[in-house]
Amino acid sequence: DYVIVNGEYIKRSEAKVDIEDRGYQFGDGVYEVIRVYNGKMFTASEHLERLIESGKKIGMEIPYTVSELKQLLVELITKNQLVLGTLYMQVTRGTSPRNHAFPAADVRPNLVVYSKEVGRPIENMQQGVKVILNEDIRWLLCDIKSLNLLGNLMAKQKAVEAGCFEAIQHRDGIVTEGSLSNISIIKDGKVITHPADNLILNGITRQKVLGICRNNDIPFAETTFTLEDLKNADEIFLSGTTVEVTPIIEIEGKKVGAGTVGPLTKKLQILFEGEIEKECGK
Ligand SMILES: Cc1ncc(COP(=O)(O)O)c(CN[C@@H]2CONC2=O)c1O
Repeated sequence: DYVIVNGEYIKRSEAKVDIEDRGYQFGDGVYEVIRVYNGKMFTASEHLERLIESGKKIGMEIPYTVSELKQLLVELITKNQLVLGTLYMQVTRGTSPRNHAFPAADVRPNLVVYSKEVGRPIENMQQGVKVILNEDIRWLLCDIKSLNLLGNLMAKQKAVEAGCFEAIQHRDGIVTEGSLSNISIIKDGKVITHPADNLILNGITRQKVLGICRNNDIPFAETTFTLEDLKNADEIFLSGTTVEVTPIIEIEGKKVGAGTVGPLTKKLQILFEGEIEKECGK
């Protein structure tokens, strides 16, 4: 397989990162995961715009336009003959002698992109998943999709050690998001999810689901909800590039509703699949 390193296509075995790459040393960079269905990227523009936005938020100018990045990614999909999978891409602040302060302006950010064959999370979407609760101890710029993922990793690890799929994070009793997904509850037919502020990542899938609600007269609100609301929800689901729309059927050992996938979540899954087919074909 090929990978992209700074605009060049090289074999995976030849891809090297300098020991003083700031992404390697400090997690000083931003990233995106883009889904590929039927050999075509899904919501590529939204992801690439967010990548550039994340760069700006950490004071890093990414030296590519959205269309230049898109061309690079399309070429990589072709070279690797990727049909169903993901593209992982990250941009770090570049290679420079270790220093907390940012490097000189002439140090160019480093871009790496590689593809992976990844099936769809069919079983999780059909059966639903179990989750734990976990205090959200992350910093207050969670809207930036940065490489600084230790808080997310430790939350996910805690879930896995508890035999669960995800950790639902909460801050002062307010539910924020998962370790790599957003979360929504459904109560009396209404979809409720945390506002897109500095306490969550404004997920592309979250935005897609809200668009589906808007276009299908499904009531929704971008408002905070509490751990109490979570426990009393009729249905709950995760959303994310790799999780799509994944129902939660159990929280800390307690069933959600009847402990099965709810009807409105099922409807959202079908409508979401329609969006995928619209953009990527069957
Ligand atoms: C903390 C966090 N919240 C929400 C999301 C969902 O956002 P999208 O709908 O834009 O994917 C992600 C995606 N995490 C990426 C997607 O898959 N793996 C990741 O690390 C995430 O890491």
